[in-house]
Amino acid sequence: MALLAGRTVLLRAGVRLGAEAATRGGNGARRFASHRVLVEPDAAAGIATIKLKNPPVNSLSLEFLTELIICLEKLENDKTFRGIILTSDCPGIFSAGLDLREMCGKNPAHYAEYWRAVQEIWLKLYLSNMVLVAAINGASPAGGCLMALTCDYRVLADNPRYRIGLNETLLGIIAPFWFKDNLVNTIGHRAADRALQLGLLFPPTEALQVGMVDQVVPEDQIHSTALSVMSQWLAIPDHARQLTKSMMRKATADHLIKQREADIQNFVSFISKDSIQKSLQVYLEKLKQKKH
Ligand SMILES: CCCCC/C=C\C/C=C\CCC/C=C/C(=O)SCCNC(=O)CCNC(=O)[C@H](O)C(C)(C)COP(=O)(O)OP(=O)(O)OC[C@H]1O[C@@H](n2cnc3c(N)ncnc32)[C@H](O)[C@@H]1OP(=O)(O)O
Repeated sequence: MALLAGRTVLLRAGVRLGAEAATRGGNGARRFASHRVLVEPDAAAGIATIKLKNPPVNSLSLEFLTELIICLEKLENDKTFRGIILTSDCPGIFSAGLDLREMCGKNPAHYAEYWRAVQEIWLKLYLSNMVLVAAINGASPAGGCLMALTCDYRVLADNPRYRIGLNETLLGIIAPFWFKDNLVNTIGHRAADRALQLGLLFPPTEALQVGMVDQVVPEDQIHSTALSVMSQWLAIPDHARQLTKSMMRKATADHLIKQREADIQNFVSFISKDSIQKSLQVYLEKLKQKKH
């Protein structure tokens, strides 16, 4: 059933899918992988585990986003799968969020193309018909947090270094309205107001308290917990769960869908400002110097 899916992917022509491969796994399910997105299917259970693999920090570059979008489309259209576990293959990092290099020193056409891909991944994840469980096994700032927020359930590994939140203001930038909407829907208006203004990154105990995640478990139990949560969600008849999900999320998604082009223009003019470029460059430089 495709109640929510079926929108067109608008992406740059000619983006390579790298070494994409489709083979049959031991249980007969198709196993497909690209350079940076590993998919481990369990056809019998109807679950695919997506492992993000864009080292060192799973930053969401245009190519990585494109591979992820294509992968999600394939899974959405494959009736074998009813649920996705979203996790990382990079030790200690779920995702560092949007790739700062895509937003620095490029031209307006590039910024527009990049932002369209960011919108698309959010819409694909947020409106998926499948059950999405995030198994957050690492740090998850900004765009990394946003991906987790699109999921139906979030399990975070219990490690104080694995902080999660929308920290955009710390970079001198602003979380767009649809990031904000997704956060408000998750933790409520007051907590989101404070978290967004201060750019808070919550360690696990606080993330659980504020409702940013649903469960915190020891790191070695993250996958088994995600599987057990998934089986609970998959016990609900698909049509009832999907219609309910649509009812809960449609207005938030429509808010962006209705003004997608204007949102792209806003992003391009905001990110092109000299002062914003300067802030991002300083932030990137600080990240690089941290090691030395
Ligand atoms: C009213 C008008 C409104 C208009 C509004 C319109 C639009 C809104 C405008 C903009 C919205 C933009 C929304 C942005 C969302 C984002 O996601 S921005 C990205 C935010 N991410 C971060 O702040 C995370 C930064 N990274 C870290 O904190 C750490 O790297 C870490 C993830 C905790 C991992 O730490 P560690 O393991 O120690 O690794 P390193 O720090 O050493 O990093 C390794 C290398 O990776 C590079 N890197 C890290 N993060 C990024 C990134 N996000 N993008 C690109 N590259 C990244 C880092 O520089 C290191 O590189 P080198 O090895 O030194 O080359």
